[in-house]
Formats: sequence, structure tokens, C-alpha cells
Amino acid sequence: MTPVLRTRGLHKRYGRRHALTDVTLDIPPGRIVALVGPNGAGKSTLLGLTCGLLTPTAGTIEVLGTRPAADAAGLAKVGFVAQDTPVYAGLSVADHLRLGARLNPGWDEGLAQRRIKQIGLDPAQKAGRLSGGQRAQLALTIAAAKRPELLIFDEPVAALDPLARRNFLQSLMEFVAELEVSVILSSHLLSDLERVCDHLVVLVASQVELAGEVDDLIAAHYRIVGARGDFDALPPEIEVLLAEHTARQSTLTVRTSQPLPVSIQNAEHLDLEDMVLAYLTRAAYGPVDDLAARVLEAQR
Ligand SMILES: Nc1ncnc2c1ncn2[C@@H]1O[C@H](COP(=O)(O)OP(=O)(O)OP(=O)(O)O)[C@@H](O)[C@H]1O
Repeated sequence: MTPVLRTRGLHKRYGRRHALTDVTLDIPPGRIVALVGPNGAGKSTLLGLTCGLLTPTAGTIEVLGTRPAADAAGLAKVGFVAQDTPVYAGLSVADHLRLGARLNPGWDEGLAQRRIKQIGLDPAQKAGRLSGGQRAQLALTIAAAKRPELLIFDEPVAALDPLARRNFLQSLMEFVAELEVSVILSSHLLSDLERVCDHLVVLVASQVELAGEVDDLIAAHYRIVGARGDFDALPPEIEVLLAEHTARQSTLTVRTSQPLPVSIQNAEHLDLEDMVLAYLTRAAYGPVDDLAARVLEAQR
């Protein structure tokens, strides 16, 4: 099956600033992909390249098997909702739908009307007067009514309250089930992503730190706890991401594709949020988080 997104050695530079470095990714179709990483990691840049709004400095990128936005057919296959879900403030909800119909050959008017009714938007309301949640729902409706094969969202829920966020993500999942569309969404809200995503890409400092199917990744990550010194001679196939030590106890966050040695009895899998946080923490502070040392330092 043609990957939704395929990059090889993808590089993007703005002047002297490297926004993406040697990014190689294969994202299979039919997934809801979470794109996460700290501020400035390169997420928006990767999404901009995927939509064809930006061009690579080096390397290659293919979206649905072709160069991004190569032609009108390619553009029609991708729906993009940028950060802050921009709408035309002076146009009404109905105007937005009319514009969508005019600009998109595959426009699904039935779907658009049904959704607007379902979420209770007044067609005559000016988009500039909609709440953040309503605007996000309008942008999602327009992007979905294009009937794209790939929907891309750059931080779609950042400004929404918890209920609006839940409603938005629920709508997104309904669209995915109804339209069989692939989705890539960037967000800092890890617990939200955990509910909806089945594929994960973690970007840190312009590079891919972790990528794969969420279930496979969770199966390969553990938090193990033991007496201090228990883990001094771990087998080499166990990669230690983080280590926290107190005077008596060690807690390690590890990654391995092999079963854990039977000698490690106190082990549990991480959830998506803790797994991502482990990579972000390692990137920010290094692999060892020595609690005892920090306590001593604080006491000095
Ligand atoms: N138009 C631009 N000109 C110069 N530098 C840019 C431009 N756009 C982004 N950058 C830089 O590229 C890097 C990646 O930015 P990008 O917006 O892709 O990160 P991000 O992961 O989306 O961040 P955030 O989570 O804060 O939205 C940052 O260092 C940023 O300052």
C-alpha cells in the first residue's frame, strides 16, 4: 500500500536555522498520526512540507505517492487546517460552505450540511463571531467535505476548552470512520492524542526521535523498579532512556524489543504520555535524572 507520507533524508533550513534534519519516515495509510515534540522541534515545518506550502532544502518527500501539491488532483487529496483554524471573519458559515463547494471539485455538500446541523452552527452566523470550538468545527467540516485522502491539523485543539476539545476529537474520529481518511495532527496535549492516535512521530530538535505504531512502541517501553544497583549490568539490548535514583531505589525507563529478563520483576508498560515525556525529558536533561544528587544540590 502506498504510504501516506514517505520522506528520505528530508532537510529544511530557514537561512542558517535547521528546522528539520535528515528526517526519514514511512507512515502507512489509514492511521491517525500524532506528531509531537517541544516548541520549535519542526512540527509545523514538517506539516508545511507535507502540504506543499514549503519546499525541502534537501532530501525527498512523497505524499500519497507523489510530490506534495504537485497538481490540482494532488491538492484535492489533502485537507489542511493550520494553527488557530483560520476562517474568513466577514463571511458567514453558509458563505464558507459555498466557497468550499466552488473551490473543491470533490466537495460533499451533503456531508457539509449534515455536520453543520449536527454541531448546531447557524448558517447565517459570521465566522468572526464563532467561538474557538465552533471555528475549529467549521474548519474540520470544510476540510472533511473536500473528501480528502489525508487530513492534516496543526495544533487543532490548543485553544479549546476541555469539552470543546473532546467534541472536536470525537468529530474527528467519526470522520475517520466515515471517510476512511488518514490524519496527521500535531499537538502538545498528549492525553488527548492517546485517545485518538494509533501512530506516533516524536520530533526533537529537528530530528525524529521516535516513530512507529503506538501499540508496538508501548509494547517496547517499560518502567522498571528495583533496589539501587540491581540494574548495573543490564543486557545491551535494553536501552535506558531515563534513570532516577534515590539512596535505595532505582527507577528506569527503558526500551527493548526483547522480553525483559526474568530477574526484573517490578516492570510495567508506559502509556503514550509517559513514553513521549521520557524522550522529551531525555532530550532536555540527558538520560540520568539523579534524584539523590538533585536533593543534595538543593540542600547545599
Ligand atoms: N519562517 C521561518 N523563518 C525562520 N525560521 C523559522 C521559520 N519558521 C520556523 N522557523 C524555525 O524553525 C524551527 C522549527 O519551527 P516549527 O514552527 O516548525 O516548530 P514547531 O515544532 O511547529 O514549534 P511549535 O510547537 O512552537 O509550534 C524553529 O527554530 C523556528 O524558529
